[in-house]
Amino acid sequence: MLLKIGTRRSPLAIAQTNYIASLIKAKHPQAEFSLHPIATIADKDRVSEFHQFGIIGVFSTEHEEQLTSGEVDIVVHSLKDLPTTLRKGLVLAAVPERADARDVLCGATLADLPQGARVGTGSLRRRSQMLSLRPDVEIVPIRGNVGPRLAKINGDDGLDAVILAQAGLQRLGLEGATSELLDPMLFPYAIGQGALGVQARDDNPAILAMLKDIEDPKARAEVDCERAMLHALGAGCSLPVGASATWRGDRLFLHAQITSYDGAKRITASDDRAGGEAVELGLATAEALRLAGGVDVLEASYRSIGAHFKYVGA
Ligand SMILES: NCc1[nH]cc(CCC(=O)O)c1CC(=O)O
Repeated sequence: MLLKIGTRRSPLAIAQTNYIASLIKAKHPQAEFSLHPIATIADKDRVSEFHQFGIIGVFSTEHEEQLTSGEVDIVVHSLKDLPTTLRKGLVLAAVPERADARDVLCGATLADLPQGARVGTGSLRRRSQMLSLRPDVEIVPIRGNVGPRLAKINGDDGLDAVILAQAGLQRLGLEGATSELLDPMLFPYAIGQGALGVQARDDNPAILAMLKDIEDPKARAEVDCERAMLHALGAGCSLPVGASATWRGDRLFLHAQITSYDGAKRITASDDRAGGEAVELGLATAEALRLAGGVDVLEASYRSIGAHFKYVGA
């Protein structure tokens, strides 16, 4: 069978797509692949900060159109870039084994960042969480592919460090750049970070069965839990919500944090459930965050950047 795969053109996207093709090939040696690279909104506009796009799905909208029209059969996403609501007729068909989901600091460790250091990130969550740990640092907004972001350390912008995802560095063979892996209890990562997701149409049972063969049920439960929480908060990946679902024996443990724009306020919640109750755990934790004032912090955070986010219920 020939599988047409949609992908972005960045080195990370191509590495991820080739990796998924190799997983499928290992289970289905007769499978053949053709790659269909496209540019997403985020690729065409390299200037705006993510929250300025004002919409959810800057990395995924064109891919979903490719899938629906039949131009491609599957799309490989960094799961953290895939909105929690999928276009009608499309499903998250497989989540393979998750890589290291943690955020990392490159260029310096938290402890040896100088007073007033310049730290690069384009993510509202990373910005707020870094300020909550080190209120003295200056956050410098940066965007672009992983390689160019790393090159900004000690470059023209005078950055002392940048915050990135360990998974992305590993997939590019750049994990040597990591100075410190950040503890998810203090610096919870983006919903779905470190996991890949394969999206497909819901009307092709042969392809869906093939994709199920590369799923890792434990990774699937982790991301179902984190995504259920984000969905219940009505929030996208550009909001300052961090979470970490991990296994403790056969129970799933979720720790989540909403952080104010200046880092001064942190709303946290932790809970656990039996392994089969991933979605319930996510929903219960979202409710705990809401009751603790998390939604007010989210709305205030969005007002700080002049963007709009209003909680409308789950
Ligand atoms: N938003 C960009 C993005 N999307 C996925 C990854 C790599 C990490 C992953 O696969 O979760 C990155 C880079 C980064 O955040 O450092």
